[in-house]
Amino acid sequence: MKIALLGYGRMGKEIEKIALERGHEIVLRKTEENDYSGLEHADVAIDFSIPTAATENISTCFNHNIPVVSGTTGWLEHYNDMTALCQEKNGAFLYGSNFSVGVNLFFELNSYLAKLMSNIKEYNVSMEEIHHTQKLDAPSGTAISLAQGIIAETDYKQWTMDNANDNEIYIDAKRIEDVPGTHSVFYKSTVDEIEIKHTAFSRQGFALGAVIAAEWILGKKGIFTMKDVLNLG
Ligand SMILES: NC(=O)C1=CN([C@@H]2O[C@H](COP(=O)(O)OP(=O)(O)OC[C@H]3O[C@@H](n4cnc5c(N)ncnc54)[C@H](OP(=O)(O)O)[C@@H]3O)[C@@H](O)[C@H]2O)C=CC1
Ligand SMILES: O=C(O)C1=N[C@H](C(=O)O)C[C@H](O)C1
Repeated sequence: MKIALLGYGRMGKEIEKIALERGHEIVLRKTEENDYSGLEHADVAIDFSIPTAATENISTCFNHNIPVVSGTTGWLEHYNDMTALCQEKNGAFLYGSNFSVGVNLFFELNSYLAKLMSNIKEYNVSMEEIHHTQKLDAPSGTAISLAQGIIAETDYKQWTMDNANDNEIYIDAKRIEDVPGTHSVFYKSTVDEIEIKHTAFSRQGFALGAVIAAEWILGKKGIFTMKDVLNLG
């Protein structure tokens, strides 16, 4: 498979390593410095760039009829525009706030726990995410997905990074040198606390998941998530 890497930073380089090991070829390494030359040879594009570049990268792929897997976070206010364009162009698109298998299982666990908690009013939910200091967005895309999972199952209406009122989920975003990504969800009552936590040890799991998603999307049309790739129902 010929892959265009849209973004060639920490994640782009990790994805390249795994893609080459799995017998794929890289036909474009897009950064801020170069153009899209090479994209025309790609079977699939993998976008791990920056929040302000994601929509241009994704729409350029749709306009070239190339399926795109995007892991860039911090651009979700344009998600509906991108899915509309994908449909208009009869393209293929998969966005994932987190491509690791472990976090996608954690998403399921989070939804299940939220459902259990939905009628038990003694507990107050909050979240913590910790990432390296180079991260541009806060809260993390994964934290937003976790909050959305809780909102779907409970009376909580939105998330906030400020003081939370009764229908808001507080997210504490911490930045600590070299942390690849740690997410915790807390349910606290006056007598106890339940905590679920996922800790990434490196970027390897994110990168492998992205390459697997790119292999999976080849030949498909439509809008997908990692739930489809991993058959999580
Ligand atoms: N979904 C997931 O599983 C994961 C998502 N992420 C997300 O992926 C994104 C990338 O993370 P990371 O690799 O750590 O970030 P880096 O800062 O290391 O890399 C970003 C890359 O994007 C490039 N870039 C800048 N402008 C453009 C442009 N116009 N077109 C294409 N590329 C451009 C940068 O180029 P230059 O070097 O020239 O500046 C750089 O190569 C982030 O949004 C992060 O949150 C990260 C890990 C996992
Ligand atoms: O920027 C990162 O590094 C990460 N970003 C993603 C996010 O915003 O959730 C996924 C992972 O936690 C690493």
